[in-house]
Amino acid sequence: MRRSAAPSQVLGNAGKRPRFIPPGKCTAVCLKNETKEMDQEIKLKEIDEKEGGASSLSKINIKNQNGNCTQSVESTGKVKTKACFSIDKCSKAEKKTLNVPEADALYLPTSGTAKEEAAQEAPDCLVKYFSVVWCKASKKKHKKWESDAILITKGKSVILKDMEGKDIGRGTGYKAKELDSLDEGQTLMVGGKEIEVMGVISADDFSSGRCFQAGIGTHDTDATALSHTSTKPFCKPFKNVCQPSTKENVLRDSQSRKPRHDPNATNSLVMPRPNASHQWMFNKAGLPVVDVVVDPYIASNLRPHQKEGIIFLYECVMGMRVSGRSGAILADEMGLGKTLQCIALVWTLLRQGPYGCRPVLKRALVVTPGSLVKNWKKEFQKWLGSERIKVFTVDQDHKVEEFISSPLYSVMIISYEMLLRSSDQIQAVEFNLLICDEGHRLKNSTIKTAAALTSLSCERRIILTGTPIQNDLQEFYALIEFVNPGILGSLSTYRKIYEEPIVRSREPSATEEEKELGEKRAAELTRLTGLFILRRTQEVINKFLPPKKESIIFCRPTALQLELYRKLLSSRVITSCLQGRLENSPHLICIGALKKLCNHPCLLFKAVKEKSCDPMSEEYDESSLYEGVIDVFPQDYTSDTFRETDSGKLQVLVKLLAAIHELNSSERVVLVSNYTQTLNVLQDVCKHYGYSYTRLDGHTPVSQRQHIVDAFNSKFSPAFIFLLSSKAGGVGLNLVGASHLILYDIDWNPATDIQAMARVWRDGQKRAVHIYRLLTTGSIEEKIYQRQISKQDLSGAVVDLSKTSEHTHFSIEELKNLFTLHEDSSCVTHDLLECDCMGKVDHQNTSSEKPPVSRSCQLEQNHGKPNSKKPLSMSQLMQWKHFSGQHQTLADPFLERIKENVSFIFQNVTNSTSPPNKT
Ligand SMILES: Nc1ncnc2c1ncn2[C@@H]1O[C@H](COP(=O)(O)OP(=O)(O)OP(=O)(O)O)[C@@H](O)[C@H]1O
Ligand SMILES: [Mg+2]
Repeated sequence: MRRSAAPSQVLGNAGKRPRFIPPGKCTAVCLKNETKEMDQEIKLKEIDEKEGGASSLSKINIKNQNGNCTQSVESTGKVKTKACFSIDKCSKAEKKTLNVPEADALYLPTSGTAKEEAAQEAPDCLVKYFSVVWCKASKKKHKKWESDAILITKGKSVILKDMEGKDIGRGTGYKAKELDSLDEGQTLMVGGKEIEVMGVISADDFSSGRCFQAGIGTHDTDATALSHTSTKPFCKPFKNVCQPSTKENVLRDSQSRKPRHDPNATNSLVMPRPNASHQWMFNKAGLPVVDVVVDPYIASNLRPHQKEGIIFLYECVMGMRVSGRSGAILADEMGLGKTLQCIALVWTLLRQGPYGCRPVLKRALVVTPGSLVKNWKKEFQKWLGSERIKVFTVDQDHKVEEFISSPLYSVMIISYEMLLRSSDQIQAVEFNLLICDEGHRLKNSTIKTAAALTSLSCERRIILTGTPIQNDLQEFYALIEFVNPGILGSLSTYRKIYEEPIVRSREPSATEEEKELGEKRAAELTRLTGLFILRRTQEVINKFLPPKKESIIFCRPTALQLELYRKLLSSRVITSCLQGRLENSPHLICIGALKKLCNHPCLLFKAVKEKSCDPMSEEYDESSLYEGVIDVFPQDYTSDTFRETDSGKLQVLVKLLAAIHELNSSERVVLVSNYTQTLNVLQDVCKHYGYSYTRLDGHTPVSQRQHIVDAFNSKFSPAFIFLLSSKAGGVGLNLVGASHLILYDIDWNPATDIQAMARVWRDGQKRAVHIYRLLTTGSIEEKIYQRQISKQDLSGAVVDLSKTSEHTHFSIEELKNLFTLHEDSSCVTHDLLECDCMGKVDHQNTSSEKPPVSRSCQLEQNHGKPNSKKPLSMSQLMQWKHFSGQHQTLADPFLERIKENVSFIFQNVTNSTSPPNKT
């Protein structure tokens, strides 16, 4: 039989790929011997044609290695009654005959895809797994195996799954004993398919899904071992971009035996040498292996985690971590210097390589959000100086053609938007490395940008993202697929093997078996992708940063706000929402109105006016929500001449700004909102009080953004306040010129808020940082905050399944909670913690920077160091210092000035010991 067509056979040495070797069985030879011995023991049995029944049923033959038929039975699904009968018999028989130690037995889980399988057999039948190859049954002498598959045997039944996890055949009525002794080399008929067993798969390999992975990571756990085991058909072998043909190159060749920089110098950063298999594959010319040493000019500035990151990126793009794959995801938390790590990598590979020191790259492409194009250029200059490298940024006046025609540039930086527009020209350039900054935007593989990038022939791909890869296993797949195409198999394979069991296992109704399977699959997915994903948390850099004091400030709503709030809650729309009438999502309009009201009643007033001025409006829900609302406003109310005393949060803000301005006039403030209209109000406040300000929102032309940021960060900047729209400017911006940041409103997605907060507490910050989050006490804002923090911790996991950004679907219970105003509480969030301190305990006597020690509410003392970039959990929040606004004295001079309008405060200090000026 020809074996060449099944992928497992393609590499030659049929059936001896490592993934088919069961644990404990050392080599293919020993497998064969064992099989032979077993063959002699197998008692051949003739088919009982009559008992088997009808000729219309497909036969299932178990043959030994020589092709002798050992058994023949019917395939399932065709005669159901027969199948059921067999199952009954089997379960009884197996109970009697199988005496398997508990630890070795794995039962088919009832979860997701495997549900039906389990239903077919009694639960205590032993399950075994085999890797097989199959082809359609035929009498031809020279058959060709069509594909690999996985065979699952249980009692007297078998299931055949393709490598995507789909069922492609089933059979029942086999002799349990013979299925039990099934081993390599034996053939079997399953539903019209002939299969040959290639090896036994461990229960663990099946439940983790590892056995479905073609080519990688099935038995080896370390990256180096992986690089020996597999090849990737679609990946071209690496080639050095500079060939030594010219005289100049010959001269260079004589020098090429030496590393470019001294690997033995103190603090030198030397890349790992390629192993033998890498050399065999990529050093066909037999050039000397030379140490690749990062230019000391840049290396001297690197933090320890950045050095590790550069080695990681180097190994990934050089195909040293996963053989034949050259993609990586650097998912370090915000502000850890992903840009610098990439710059160091690019600069190293543009000048060096492990074989004869020949450069690995000729051209690199950086794709980034428009607002960061100039920042990238600046960072290149910052770390390499302008004489070492010339980088080209594409904009209206500098087209891709210029880059192509100029020999000066080796790095091109382009925005995602511009990339789409210049897609054709870019296709024509050969880039050897592609870096996608803020690459989580590629999670939707159907968007044009992703398609344009995927179509680039460049195989070395790096995604940078500071936002955890969120929520969705499919989005995760898209990112993985982008950097290392095909590594997780097809989308349908991935869904069957990973997504479905993992998602199922997290549903409340999941059985223990489903949970176990889901956990194993998730662990395997993390293991596989962990080879080329690196995520470090803020902790690694904390020690280099100044202290950060974070305060959550609960601001009492004003009388006008309360009255309007009650009015909205009593509207017909909200009542009908609470009765479950949610067609056209009226609840979202209600939520929007309440959020506006929390920011300032004038924003609600504006919305009401606009609706009533528009008689053509068909938005029935919105108009009816506003019915009678206008009567609550004072008669002379206008939205243009708003008063700060109408909004609890605005009152607090105004006092806070005054305190900062007065107490430390050299300090500056970033003031963040999610809404342009709110920013307008805040801007008016700045004007009113004569505070100089600058502003960046969605309307700011991309070309001006970096300039605005630079001007603000400059120590000569006159601006006191930076008004920032978190949606527009959240990602990537460095606003270290400010040391205070105020989040005026809250977003459903904690990542948006975290992004915004990370703008000031990052490398380069010299002063102690103060972060203030303003929430209206008892209102929907508190509910949103609670939702943020009660969601599963994003942890270090690659994928966060907590669906934190999901805020369009609510249960009636959730809506009831959202649409409740708690007028009597000074902090509903604190009430929920069931802490008995009543906010009365005065913490001012305890060390001002440490959580108090002997509090009845300190459930998990000393666990209260939340990772700064992750949403807090409720229990972590308990560890924060918390007190009501009624305290006689607050240790914080800024908070002291605002306490009049504040009902409660949570406060936490990170890095309290680091001196502010430490960098
Ligand atoms: N080793 C270092 N020493 C001093 N400053 C550094 C160092 N590394 C990075 N920085 C500075 O820290 C700031 C943040 O770096 P960068 O913008 O690369 O972070 P990031 O990881 O890309 O974060 P984000 O996810 O927010 O984009 C930059 O101003 C950068 O110049
Ligand atoms: Mg960045």
